[in-house]
Amino acid sequence: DRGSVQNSPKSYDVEYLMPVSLGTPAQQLNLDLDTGSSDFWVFSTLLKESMINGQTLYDPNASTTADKMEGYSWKITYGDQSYSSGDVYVDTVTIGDLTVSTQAVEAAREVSEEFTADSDNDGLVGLGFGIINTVMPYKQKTFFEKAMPGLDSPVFTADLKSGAPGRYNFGYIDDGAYTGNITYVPVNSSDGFWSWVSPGFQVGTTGSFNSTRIHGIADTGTTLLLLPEGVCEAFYGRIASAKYDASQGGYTFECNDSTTPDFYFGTGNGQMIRIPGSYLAYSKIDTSSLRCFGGMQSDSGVGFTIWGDIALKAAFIVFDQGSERLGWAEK
Ligand SMILES: O[C@H]1CN[C@@H](c2nc(-c3ccc(C(F)(F)F)cc3)no2)C1
Repeated sequence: DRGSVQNSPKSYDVEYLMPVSLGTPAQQLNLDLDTGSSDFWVFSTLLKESMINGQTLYDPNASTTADKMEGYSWKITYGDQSYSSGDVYVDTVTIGDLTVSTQAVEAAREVSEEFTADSDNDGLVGLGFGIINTVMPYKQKTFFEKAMPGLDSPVFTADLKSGAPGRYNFGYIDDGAYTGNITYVPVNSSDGFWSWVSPGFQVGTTGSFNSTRIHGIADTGTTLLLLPEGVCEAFYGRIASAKYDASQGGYTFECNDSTTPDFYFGTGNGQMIRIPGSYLAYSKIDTSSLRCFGGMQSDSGVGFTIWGDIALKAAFIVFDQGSERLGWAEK
């Protein structure tokens, strides 16, 4: 079995949403695929009105295939301290022609103000590893873990694009979606994340390769690229107008600064993925400004590197849960 679904970026590629069908008859919601968490949760009719702001709601009572998991609950907090919580139902879920008939669907009773404000986002599909699922008293499997046994191959792939729709595929690798070879690197899933080690980085085409092991996670749900302080300093040190601006909470530079280099990160076997300098001018710090907030920021608040969308949209990535490895390719 296999599946394929288009993902669409919101403005500034802040997050990528995909259509998902839940229940019988099908209820279609737009969900955020997040490889950095492992809960499948949705805005639902259980929410208080004050927490809803245009989102599409999953109504388990309108689904003939929904069964409430009595006595089960969930509560999750994300890196930005946003959170959600609620009850759990089993129901059928289809993503891009791939159906899981008994998916644990976490129906929200409460969401934090950040989720209420994000009116396009109807919930998250966590495709990390199930050991960090928050459902109590017994954690539940992710959509991919439920689908995996029936798939042609135990992999899903992410093809995110800059300012354009991309695609998530389940159960197969589309050899037309990338160029060159796929370089596989081992994953340590013990923390529930797609954790891997990059051998180093290079700033610009002329810079030398800096061999320094960078431990981090591949996280489709994080917008930016969060790297060790020293790497940020090496990159921004090459941009004439760049500075760390405490009032903005990060590095900023003039959006059109022609000294902005590309950024390369090593994956393995000598392969490097090139992030165009243009991706690193993330967004204007305010409409009248000529300065941009950097797409690369320090990971000092996190404790490990997060390869978020700024990096992922420069590559074709294979999340190989069958062999616990990540595959990286240029495109
Ligand atoms: O926790 C880590 C796991 N992956 C990262 C992630 N963060 C979110 C998120 C999405 C939407 C919102 C909100 F709508 F603005 F509230 C907040 C956070 N989704 O994945 C961070």
